[in-house]
Amino acid sequence: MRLGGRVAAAIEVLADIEDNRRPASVALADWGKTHRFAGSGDRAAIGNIVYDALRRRASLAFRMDEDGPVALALGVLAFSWAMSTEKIAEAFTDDKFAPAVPLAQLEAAGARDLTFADPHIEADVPPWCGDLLAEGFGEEWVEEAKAFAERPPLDLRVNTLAASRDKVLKALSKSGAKPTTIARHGVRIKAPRREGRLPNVQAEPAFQKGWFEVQDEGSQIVADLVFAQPGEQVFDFCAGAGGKTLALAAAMENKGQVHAFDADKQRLAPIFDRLRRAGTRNVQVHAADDDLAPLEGRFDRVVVDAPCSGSGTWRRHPDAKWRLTQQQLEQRCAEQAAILDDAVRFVRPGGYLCYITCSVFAEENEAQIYAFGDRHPGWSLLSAGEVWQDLYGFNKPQPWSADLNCITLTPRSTGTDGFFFAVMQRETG
Ligand SMILES: C[S@@+](CC[C@H](N)C(=O)[O-])C[C@H]1O[C@@H](n2cnc3c(N)ncnc32)[C@H](O)[C@@H]1O
Repeated sequence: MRLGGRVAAAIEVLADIEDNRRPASVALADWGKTHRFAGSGDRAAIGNIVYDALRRRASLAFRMDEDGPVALALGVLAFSWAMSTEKIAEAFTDDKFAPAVPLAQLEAAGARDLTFADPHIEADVPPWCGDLLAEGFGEEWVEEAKAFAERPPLDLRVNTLAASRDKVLKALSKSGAKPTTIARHGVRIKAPRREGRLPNVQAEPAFQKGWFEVQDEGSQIVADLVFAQPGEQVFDFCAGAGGKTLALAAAMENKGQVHAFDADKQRLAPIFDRLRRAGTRNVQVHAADDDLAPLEGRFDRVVVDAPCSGSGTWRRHPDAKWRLTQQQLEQRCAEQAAILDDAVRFVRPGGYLCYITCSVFAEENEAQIYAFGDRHPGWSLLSAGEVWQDLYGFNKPQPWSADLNCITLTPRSTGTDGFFFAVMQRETG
């Protein structure tokens, strides 16, 4: 397919997402099933146009003075991919599948100045999220939000139980893999430009051998900040598919014990294969119907990687940014408080409770931690910033911290997805 056909396909998918309120990944997969002739390069390029359109939906609509799928897809070429109107027209010439090029609309769009738009439009976030972001980032909230509209890289965590970072870098040298800036065992493959696609690293023999996992650098860092030591007892209380569990088990060098629990069996299901491939020998998995009472008071560290709005992952799931509602956010906040209150019983006296979200909203982060402190007087909030300095020093990019205790990672500050981390200690008495 030429660019014009790919744009036409992206327009179809964007219309499907909008008209049928479907997640982008589902709409793209369905398009693929009904257009078997399209190769993997075509699918990747169509996906790029769709996701880039969703990342900048508000600012593209402002510039194009229209928010329909055609305007958004052409807006991607003009503004996200910086193609001139002439270049677009040239690329579409003699392509019978290409949409018409609205020359006047594109010219007018180029002259429209985003700095005159409402801040949430420049920031590319729903209007109601502006105040939430300003709470955490002050005057810098628009710049912080804009970084969530960029394409994310592909990050991998080297499984130190099976390989070294050098070994993985060598195995993936053709993919342009480089060491991550902050995470100690991370490898990064830069986001491709325009129609380019990321390599399918999971098809590599090195992946099959368990040498690495796909995991955003931010997720690697917050797992590292848990500071799990070999020989300890650690409880991953919201384990999901095990992203953090695997990182914790590797940090503990297979010594001691990680217990992984999730209230949802379906989400937990992939963990078994992943543990096997990674060669972990110190993980016990618990499902919802297991009796957890024998585990109470036993753990050095309990990790609550709580369900959240996912605002920190908007680069990867830009459709979720526009679907999120205030009501859903309130529901997540209530769940977070309930999970924290439930998790305390597993921490031994003197042990630690680590709270993680992949959100950048203070309501789900600092506010949860301070409210937890009010409900549980026998706990003290420690400085995660100090753990950061111990692990990474002062010369690396620094995360946000409103109170020098809790920390927030963002695409703009740390070059990662957005993550929040706080650690509290239970009194010994
Ligand atoms: C952010 S995800 C976890 C991601 C996972 N830790 C990882 O690194 O891949 C949050 C998880 O919390 C789980 N969850 C929701 N309510 C829970 C509860 N009451 N107790 C334990 N887990 C819960 C969800 O099923 C979901 O898998």
